[in-house]
Parts: sequence; structure tokens; C-alpha cells
Amino acid sequence: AADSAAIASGISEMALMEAAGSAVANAVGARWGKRPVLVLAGPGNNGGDGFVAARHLRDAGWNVRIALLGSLEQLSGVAARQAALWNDEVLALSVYLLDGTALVVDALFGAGLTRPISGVAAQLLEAVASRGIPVCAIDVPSGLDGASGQPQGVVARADITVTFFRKKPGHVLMPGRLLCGEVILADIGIPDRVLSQIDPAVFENSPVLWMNAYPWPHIDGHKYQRGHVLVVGGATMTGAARLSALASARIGAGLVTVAAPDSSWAIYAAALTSIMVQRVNDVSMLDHLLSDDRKNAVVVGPGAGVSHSTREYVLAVLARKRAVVLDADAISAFAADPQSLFNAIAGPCVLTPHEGEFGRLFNVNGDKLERALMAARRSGAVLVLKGADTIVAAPDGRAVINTNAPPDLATGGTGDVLAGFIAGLVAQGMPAFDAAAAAVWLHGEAAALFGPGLISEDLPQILPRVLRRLKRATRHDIS
Ligand SMILES: NC(=O)C1=CN([C@@H]2O[C@H](COP(=O)(O)OP(=O)(O)OC[C@H]3O[C@@H](n4cnc5c(N)ncnc54)[C@H](O)[C@@H]3O)[C@@H](O)[C@H]2O)[C@H](O)CC1
Ligand SMILES: [K+]
Repeated sequence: AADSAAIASGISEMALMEAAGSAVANAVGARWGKRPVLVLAGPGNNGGDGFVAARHLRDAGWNVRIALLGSLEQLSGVAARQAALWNDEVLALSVYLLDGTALVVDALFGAGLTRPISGVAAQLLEAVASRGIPVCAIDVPSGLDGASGQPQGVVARADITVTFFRKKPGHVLMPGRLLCGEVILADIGIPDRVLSQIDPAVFENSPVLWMNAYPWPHIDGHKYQRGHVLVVGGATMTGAARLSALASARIGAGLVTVAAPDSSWAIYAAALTSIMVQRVNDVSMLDHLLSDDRKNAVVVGPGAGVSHSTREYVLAVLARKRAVVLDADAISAFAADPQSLFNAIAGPCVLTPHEGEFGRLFNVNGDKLERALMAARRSGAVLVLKGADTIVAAPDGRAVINTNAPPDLATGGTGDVLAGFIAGLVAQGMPAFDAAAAAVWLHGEAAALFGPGLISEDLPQILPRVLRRLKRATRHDIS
């Protein structure tokens, strides 16, 4: 879409392809020493980029061969014109060409892939992978769907992928992210104003998206301006709610209270210091607590139990129009009747399911991005669909894909911490979508900073260091 908008605004297609192919040659030269290169060119503009890259590498003194899927006569438009500039032998695709090849430039298919790759092209990609030949992919590794990050049949994993103007969802969604290797974004002269014409709604998560809404404390502020998070604590799995509460406090909520039943009140009270504990044995006691409207954000779910009372608590909080983060058991508790939950959602609400919990509430098909967006629209909530490529989706169609989460996060309790981070930001006045995106990013940064050996308690513990860096980087304040 960006290239057609740029072309419509007067930039020549020939110039875009020239810049694209030259960026590929530069990336190859920066990564590898001179060696025999085989460029695999496809029948469309991705192949055209390959002809340009081949010419630039040849001009730089590389030993380059190019093999084309189909015939030169079948090329059209700018790809045909660029192929003509190659002015040298064009080979037919064959697995034998890999003998003596020490680097493959994969220019078979890019954004125009419509079906799984078959025939000799598929055999070649399989052979490239099995021989472990290094690969530079143009735009996307051929066979990967740039919109979804899903392979359509065979894909040769690339060491680097050179793409243009902006990343595509497939570069950041799993498993695409792994198949792309290092993604190099090249400027090919598409002006930024083109972005406002195509008005994208999906972004890779980054502080630039939400920094302006980040609720740094004000010099003249007091604790009541920093919100009050209420975490509904369970009777037996008390660690979960404590993790959420600690996370809300660390991310800056002015006050945090855990609502606990008599049976576990003493456990919560003994374990928590700056965090308050109040008795709640049933929904009317919870409702009474919520009559204090300074308690402006609520977490339900961590350690709550999949039960009738969890459902009642959720509905009571939603009826009070409080901002709410629903995690874990608060999601699963509505498996039998998801619509009763969706009907009750009227204000800011964030659902934080992993795939299993997601499947209990939503019966939607499609790739991960599509499913998260559909679920957000259907429920009216901001959806945080967790995983290595967590997606935050809003009912209005915006989405961010998070890419900074290390595998160390796959350990018990990290989801409880995330729910607490989100509620803590919402309590301080951040809009739910921004709060969810910021919390997911901070959660990933904290885990990456801590590194191996991470347990969930470490996340709130190390968060202040992440916040300090973020604040310094954005020079929001003197400190
Ligand atoms: N985005 C930009 O700014 C620029 C991108 N460029 C490059 O152009 C490609 C997209 O080119 P396009 O011609 O639309 O598509 P492809 O080259 O990916 O392939 C289309 C071609 O292939 C046929 N086809 C599709 N799937 C298969 C299959 N499985 N088997 C056989 N044939 C298939 C289809 O019918 C078409 O004929 C983009 O990725 C960039 O690399 C430009 O350089 C300009 C700037
Ligand atoms: K490609």
C-alpha cells in the first residue's frame, strides 16, 4: 500500500525499485565478505529488486549469478526494465546452482505471495535450508505471509531480511520474527507523509507510541492524584494477588489495596507493608469498598478461582464503571457465557488472556492479529493476547505487536505482574490502550534487563531501573 501511495504521489516506481535493490546490496556488503552469490528471482517486483541487487553487487566486484523462476518474457513493468539492465546471463532455477554458492539472495516472492511455493522453487528453498547456506531475504523470506507472520508452506529461514519503509506485521509476529533473522529497514525514498494517507492502525510496540500519555508524577502532586488500585485477592492462591498489588505500586499507583476474605486476611496483612488489606467476604462487601470512588482501577482474576463469586465480583466492578483489568480466572469464569461479560463492559476494561484463556471466551478464526482485533471489537475491551508476540488490540481497530519480551518471562506469576502494571497505569489516568501497551513493553524490558534466572517477583523489583532509563531517554523531566 505504501509503494502505490508513494507512486501516486509522484515518486517513480523505477526509482523505488532501484533504491530497494541497492539497499539490499549494501546490507549484504555490510554483513558478509565477498563470496559467490546466487540471487533467486521471482516473477514479480520482488524479483525485480533481486535484479537490482545483483547488478549492484556485481558492480561492487562480487561474483553474482541470477536464476529466474519463469522466463524473462513473462516479466512485466519495472521488473522487466530492471531485468534488462542486468545485461548478463539469466539462469533457470535449479537445485544444482547451489553447488559453489556461499550466499543466497532470496528475491522469489515478497508482498505478492498468494499461495504456497511449489515445484522447483520449493525444492530450492528446502535445499538452501538443509545445506545451511546463509540467506538475505528481500522484503520477507519467500513463503512467509507478510501480513500474518505465518509460513505458507516452505520458507527458507533468512539471516537478514531487508525490508522497505516500514516493517510488516509478519516481521514481528511469530513465527515470522524467527524466520526473518535480523530485520533491516531501508529508506527507499517513500516520504513519511505517505503514512498519513495509508493511516496504518498496527504498530510495533515502542515508547514513541505512548510516551506522551505516560503518567510521570507531577512535582505538586499527591498520592490521591496517582490513583488507587484495588486488587481482589483470592482465598488460597494468595501470591498472585500480592504480585499484582506490588506491581501496581511499583509502577506508580498512589495507593494499593488488596481485598481479602477473612480466611486469608492474616496472610495478606503479614506479607504486605505499603499495600493495604481490607476484608471482603462477599460481593456486597466488595461493592461497599467500591463506593469510595477514589478506588479507580481494579484487578480481578489472579488467584481468584474459577467460580460463581469471581463472576459476581467482576460484574459488580463493571457495574460500578471502574477501570478494570480482568486476568486469568476472571476470564475463565465466563467461559460458559462470554456474552454476559461483554454486555457488562461499558467503561475502560482490559482483558489479558493467554491463548488458552482466549479460546474459552472467543470463537474467532484468523491469524493472531486478526483474532485479537476481532475479540476487542466483540467484547468492547482492550485485548492483551499474550505470548512471545503479545498483541494489544483496541475495539476501534488499533493494535500494537510487542517484540521485546525474552523467553525468561515464561514462568509462573509474570501474568499477575502484568495485570498489576496495567492497572497501576490506568489508575494514574493513562487511557486503557496506552496503559496496556506501555505495561507490556515495560514488562518485557524489565525481564530483558534481569535476564536468566528471572522469577516473577524480580519484575516489580527491577522496574524502577527500567523507568529511570525510560525517563532519561525521553528527557521528560530534570532528575
Ligand atoms: N513496498 C515497497 O515500497 C516496494 C516494494 N517493492 C517490492 O515489490 C514486492 C512486491 O511485488 P509484487 O510484484 O506485488 O509481488 P511479488 O514479487 O511478491 O510476487 C508476485 C508474483 O508472483 C506470483 N505468485 C505469488 N505467489 C506465488 C506462488 N506461490 N507460486 C508462484 N507464483 C506466485 C504472482 O501471481 C505474481 O506474478 C515487494 O515485496 C518488494 O520486494 C518494489 O521494489 C517497490 C518498493
Ligand atoms: K523474498
